[in-house]
Amino acid sequence: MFSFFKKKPLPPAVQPEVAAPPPLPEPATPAPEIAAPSAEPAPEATLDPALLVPELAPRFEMPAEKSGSSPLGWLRNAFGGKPPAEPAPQPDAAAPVQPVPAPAPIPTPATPPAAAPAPGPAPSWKPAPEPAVDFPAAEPAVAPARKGWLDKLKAGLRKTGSSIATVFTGTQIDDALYEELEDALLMADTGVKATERLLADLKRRVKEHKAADPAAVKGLLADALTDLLTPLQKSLVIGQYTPTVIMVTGVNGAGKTTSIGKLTKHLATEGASVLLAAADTFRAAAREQLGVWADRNTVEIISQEGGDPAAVSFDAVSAGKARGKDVVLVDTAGRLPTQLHLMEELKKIRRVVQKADATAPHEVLLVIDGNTGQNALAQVRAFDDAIGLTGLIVTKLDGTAKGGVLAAIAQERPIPVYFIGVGEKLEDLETFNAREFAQALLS
Ligand SMILES: Nc1nc2c(ncn2[C@@H]2O[C@H](COP(=O)(O)OP(=O)(O)OP(=O)(O)O)[C@@H](O)[C@H]2O)c(=O)[nH]1
Repeated sequence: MFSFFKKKPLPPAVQPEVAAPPPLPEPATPAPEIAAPSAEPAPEATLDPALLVPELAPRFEMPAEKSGSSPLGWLRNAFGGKPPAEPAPQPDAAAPVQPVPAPAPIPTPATPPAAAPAPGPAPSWKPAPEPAVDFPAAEPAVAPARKGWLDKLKAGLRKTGSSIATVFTGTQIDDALYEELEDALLMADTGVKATERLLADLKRRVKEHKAADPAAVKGLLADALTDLLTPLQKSLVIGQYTPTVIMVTGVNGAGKTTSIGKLTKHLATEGASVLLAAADTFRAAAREQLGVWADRNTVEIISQEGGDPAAVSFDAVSAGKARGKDVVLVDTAGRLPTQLHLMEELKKIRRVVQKADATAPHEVLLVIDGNTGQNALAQVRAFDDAIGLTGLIVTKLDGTAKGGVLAAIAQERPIPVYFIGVGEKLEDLETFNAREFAQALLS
């Protein structure tokens, strides 16, 4: 049901000279357990075209050969184009890991024809100019599933939005209105700089449009907020690398494992083969929690009791490469940015993952709890400075009065927000859209 995929055309099949990874120096730990999925393979998922909303769907880069008559055909094919009777790939003999047993037949939807990714630095969060293909316009205006999500988003943001919305219940556009609005934005944890910017932008728009009543000003605020938030709106790219290695970080309890579980489900539903790495080797409950998501989604998981999280990550990426997985999701232990030794550990995981795949990690995501407001912004800064973030997942926006923090992030550190969460259920994680968010906040 997700519409976040953004497939890049695969690079020409030029085999890059990626040297076999050198032996991993650090960990001398026992081989991680590699659990094959326990359930029967799920039938191939089909996408409901009604769930994609043209105006909200990301712009796709669509390989010409996949742009068939169905707007979704290319997406389904993207993970389904492998010859069906291909033998299970053997583990990469050159990889300096414990031999990975040949996987049991798993519901691995096929990957695109094996084209090797171009070597190079991990992509940065700064949006690269990309040729876009407009989504065909013959879709319903607002699909029911997205409508349901919008209602949920509105309900979730009510606490943040209600104090802002009450500013516009009067009849006058005067200094008192702007002062009240300033207070409301600051209370919503929008931060001083973003608040100042929004107010200046709003006053300019009011003048320009000769707005005469507060209701019109509210509409113009939604426009100003949309503009401010737009740099955060970006699609997660899956398919440019095989596997796409995604490292997930954050403070304790931010919602990392839950978000990984939801994401796994959505990826699996879209036909991507996923491998999970339980790189939180300290907390047994964290491994178990991830294991439950792996079982539920019939995907493989690599985990290890105790030992080195970097070793687990290395093994997972090596296995992901050997098995032709589409995505490897690395779940790391929660940590505070002030715990310097744990931040060093994250850097090490990153380095070691790069040894397994010179182009990885392709995404380094920070999960932040929207309830923590300005503290979330501090986390973004600290994790970005330490490990270089490429994207964010903002959870728990349901019931928070601090949803304005996204504006603060857009102002101070505009790292793409790939997903936002407004609840604990599977369907409560969705792609971020600037206009939707601004409208939900001010509805
Ligand atoms: N209300 C709400 N709860 C959420 C959301 N996302 C996650 N949670 C809940 O937050 C709690 C913590 O989630 P986890 O996924 O365990 O967090 P974590 O970051 O992996 O935690 P550690 O492994 O301890 O660092 C769980 O009870 C989740 O159900 C959300 O969007 N809204």
